[in-house]
Amino acid sequence: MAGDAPYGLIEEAAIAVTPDGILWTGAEADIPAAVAHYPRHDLGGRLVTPALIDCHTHLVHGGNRANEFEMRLMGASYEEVAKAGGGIISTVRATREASEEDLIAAALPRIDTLIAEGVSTVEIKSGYGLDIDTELKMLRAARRLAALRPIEVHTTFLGAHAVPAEFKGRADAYLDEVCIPALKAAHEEELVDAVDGFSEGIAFTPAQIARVFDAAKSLGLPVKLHAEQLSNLGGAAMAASYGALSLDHLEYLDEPGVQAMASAGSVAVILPGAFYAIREKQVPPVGLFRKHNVPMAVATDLNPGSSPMNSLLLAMNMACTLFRMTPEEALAGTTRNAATALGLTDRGVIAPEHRADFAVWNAEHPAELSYRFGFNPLHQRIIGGWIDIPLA
Ligand SMILES: O=C(O)CC[C@@H]1NC(=O)NC1=O
Ligand SMILES: [Fe+3]
Repeated sequence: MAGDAPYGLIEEAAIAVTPDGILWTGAEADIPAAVAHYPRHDLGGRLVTPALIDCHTHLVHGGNRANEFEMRLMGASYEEVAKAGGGIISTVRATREASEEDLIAAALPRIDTLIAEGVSTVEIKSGYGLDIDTELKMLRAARRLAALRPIEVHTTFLGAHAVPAEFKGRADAYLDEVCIPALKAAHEEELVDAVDGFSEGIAFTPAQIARVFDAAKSLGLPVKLHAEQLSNLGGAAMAASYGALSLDHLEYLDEPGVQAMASAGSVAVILPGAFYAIREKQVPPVGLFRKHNVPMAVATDLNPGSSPMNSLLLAMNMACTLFRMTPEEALAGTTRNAATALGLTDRGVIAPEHRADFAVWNAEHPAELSYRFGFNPLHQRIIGGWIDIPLA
């Protein structure tokens, strides 16, 4: 896929790769003489796309929140769940109690599930430690996953995810005494690729997040933000003023916020799993993103509370069915736009001078990747030009 047709689809295509990446792509009939002698691997006429990229996950975490799922379905309110010690704080407790090895062991099946769907790059956030040691422990675990599996991990510091119980009512003190020092320590240990926050009434104000972003800026780190998920506090516009790589969720974003994103070149990361799981009614402004040419990415938001969803293919289907994105937009959302949301320019498209990371599908048309749900049509991944040998 790399032409001018819808999806950039090229029929009867060929891709020439070297250890440095993609050298050439086009119709097999047009293979240049310079690469005609290359050894060939016949993919049987299957559909080939860029390997998928999940640009927003919290897949490293301790414990699970199935009990809350059950409590809510037995009629408990969010407040009653929170009073019973539920919510993010419940995961914080389990994550603090888990060792780094425990976190890795619990994350491996989750990352294997993404790999099995053709994912070759995944973003993983901290944010369930909310103390310096545990935030660093989460990021170390995330980094080590890349050494244990054939996948690239991009880490995001999310210390501004929630105010921990010991700082209840003292958000600014938490930012000054824990969050910002943790960011600096994590950066010192080279554990951080980007910095995120949760701008919401139940979390931090845009002004508070801006203090974390000022620290990120002083360290030369890019930013992104969970914004306008449950209300409009102006978080997206604030983050856009920092040149945010992406703004994520965005159900309650208005047109001025979309325009601010367009001016900043920020990507809108669409997270249908959380919308579905919390039974939100307000859909993100997909029409405004189109109108103002704001690129849209699609991700799982894999987390134990608001989006315990481990399938990027299902996220693509939900983005179409729930938010009316087209299958072409959904596939761009898990390839080239997901790469842009992570600040990556070397992947996400099948084009010369890009990584030779591909997903080969038992499918005849790209729309099949969003059309089905609960079915995985992946035939194999090709990573760095090499056939990916399944681990299991
Ligand atoms: O419920 C959780 O554990 C995470 C909630 C999650 N975090 C965030 O910033 N938005 C969310 O939906
Ligand atoms: Fe999230």
